[in-house]
Amino acid sequence: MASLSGLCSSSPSLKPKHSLWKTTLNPPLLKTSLTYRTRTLLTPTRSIASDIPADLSKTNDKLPNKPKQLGLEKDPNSLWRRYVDWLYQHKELGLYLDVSRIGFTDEFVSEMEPRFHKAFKDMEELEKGAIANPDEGRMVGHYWLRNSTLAPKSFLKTQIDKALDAVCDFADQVVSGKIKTPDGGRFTQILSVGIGGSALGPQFVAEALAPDNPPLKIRFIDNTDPAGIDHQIAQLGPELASTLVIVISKSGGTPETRNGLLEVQQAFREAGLDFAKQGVAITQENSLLDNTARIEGWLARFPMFDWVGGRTSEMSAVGLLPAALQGIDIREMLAGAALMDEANRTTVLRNNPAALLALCWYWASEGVGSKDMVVLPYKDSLLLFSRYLQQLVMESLGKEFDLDGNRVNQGLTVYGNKGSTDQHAYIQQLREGVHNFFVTFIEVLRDRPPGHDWELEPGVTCGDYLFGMLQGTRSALYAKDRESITVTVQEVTPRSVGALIGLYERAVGIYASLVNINAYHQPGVEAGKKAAGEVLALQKRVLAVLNEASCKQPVEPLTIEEVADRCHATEDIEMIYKIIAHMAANDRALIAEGSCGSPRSLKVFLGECNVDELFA
Ligand SMILES: O=P(O)(O)OC[C@H]1O[C@H](O)[C@H](O)[C@@H](O)[C@@H]1O
Repeated sequence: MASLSGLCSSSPSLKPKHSLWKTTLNPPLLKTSLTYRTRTLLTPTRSIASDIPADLSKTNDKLPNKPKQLGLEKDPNSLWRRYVDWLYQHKELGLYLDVSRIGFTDEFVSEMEPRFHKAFKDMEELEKGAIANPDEGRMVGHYWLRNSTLAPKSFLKTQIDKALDAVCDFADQVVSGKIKTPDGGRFTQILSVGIGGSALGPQFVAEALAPDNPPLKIRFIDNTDPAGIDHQIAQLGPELASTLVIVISKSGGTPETRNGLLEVQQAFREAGLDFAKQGVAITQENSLLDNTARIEGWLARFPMFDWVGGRTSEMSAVGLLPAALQGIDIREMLAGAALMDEANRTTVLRNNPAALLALCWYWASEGVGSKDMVVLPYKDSLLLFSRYLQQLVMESLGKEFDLDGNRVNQGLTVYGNKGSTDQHAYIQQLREGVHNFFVTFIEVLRDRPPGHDWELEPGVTCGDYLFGMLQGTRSALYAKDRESITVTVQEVTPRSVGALIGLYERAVGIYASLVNINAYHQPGVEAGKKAAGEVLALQKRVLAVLNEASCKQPVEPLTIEEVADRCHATEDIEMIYKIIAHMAANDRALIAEGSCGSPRSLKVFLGECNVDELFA
């Protein structure tokens, strides 16, 4: 494996290096002419009127009418022509996109042209620094991360370049041993503490690209589950002393991440370790986390920018630092994304892979999310791609209102794990059950590194089975009019992973324009955070009421009704019961009478009286 310095060579250019694949790329099967002929291969008709929820009716007239789909083209010769006509190839990346098994018609494509024209314009303005996130008054700049010359201001370019160099330099020093653990050894582990976009990208990339023996092995705390946190710390054991803890939070205030940090710091105290000497923060400048890390003198701090959303932050320090510490070539990741970005700047729909994806999504889900997107990578290392896409797609597209204030309840549901494994779980329903999905296959042509392959039986390798399962499933689904897209890469490398990330980031952005929504905010998540805060506030009141009753002589066990009454929250009685049941299950409230199964029978008190609390 190249030394890390090679991975983060100081050359600022992201100019793609000569690709080894150029000579071996394009096996005959995939060599195709790129000429397209427009002809109507299909005569499907498909009505969307019946599928659209009533409250969409007022915006319905803005959606192009799609012909009712009578059944997809099944003639092999016609299908082959469609396959060849619509096959997209990115030569440099060795990436292909097959949209032939999505039944859109030429008429539909023509009808959509004006929307795509607007979408391409929107994307051009976005990259020039427009306020593409109007609800939060922010620019949207994740594309600048892999080509800082695009940044609309020189100071932004400087910020991006400096952050990237800092990531490379720090990772180089840690991996080479120049930056040592407090006891003078090498760091061997990474414990990443973060959630949502501050975890899903790093988790996807680690699963996809981490070498078998990385310089530092990564594990994640991505939730506020105490047992899950204990498990990760227990697995570290004595290696906690050589663990770099990277705390990632753009806002710097996400409760789950803050709790993870406090729990880890407690573990460090119990182990007699100085957390600050092993702590790294990745957050916005002057956030609570940034100020904490600065004041406590943590080992390092890296910036997140307000114009990079959590779900599109993999190409920022959020994703690049963990990846570099694992020995992953982050320059190649950036190069792959940059090449894909460049390809997606064409306004010729058929030559724009992200636009082709958006076209398929719109056709398949009727522009209203009427069908789910099942993501099926036929490669173990891409297992977490669907989880990553769940946030990228659903947090971007799942919106109540469009940009004109119409209630649209938009979205596109994503699920899936990997093939062929999932064939033994739910493909039965996909083929014969409710037809509420379309599939995206992710095909990886290289089965295993050269020189490692062998035949399980004459002429057949293990990888042939995987290939056959993918193709067989695609055919079997299509035979039942189940549509699918296939994205093909040569192998799973930093460059192809970077390209996949860039492809879907752009497809989401283009699709959002097609359906006229803001893809870059997440108001719904704030509502959940607020509600969680209200539960905790109620819990504090319940504890205070129970404490007062428990400090009496004799102790006064209370019923749920009495607790609700004394909290002046009788309308929250069910939540109060749940809070008490949770406390009882954790030995923090004692049941004097009754049982949790009969809420009205319950009488509870606290095991001990906290006199200080009485007068708090
Ligand atoms: O990185 P943070 O500020 O901690 O946010 C972590 C996550 O929080 C929320 O769930 C947002 O909706 C996500 O977009 C974000 O990735």
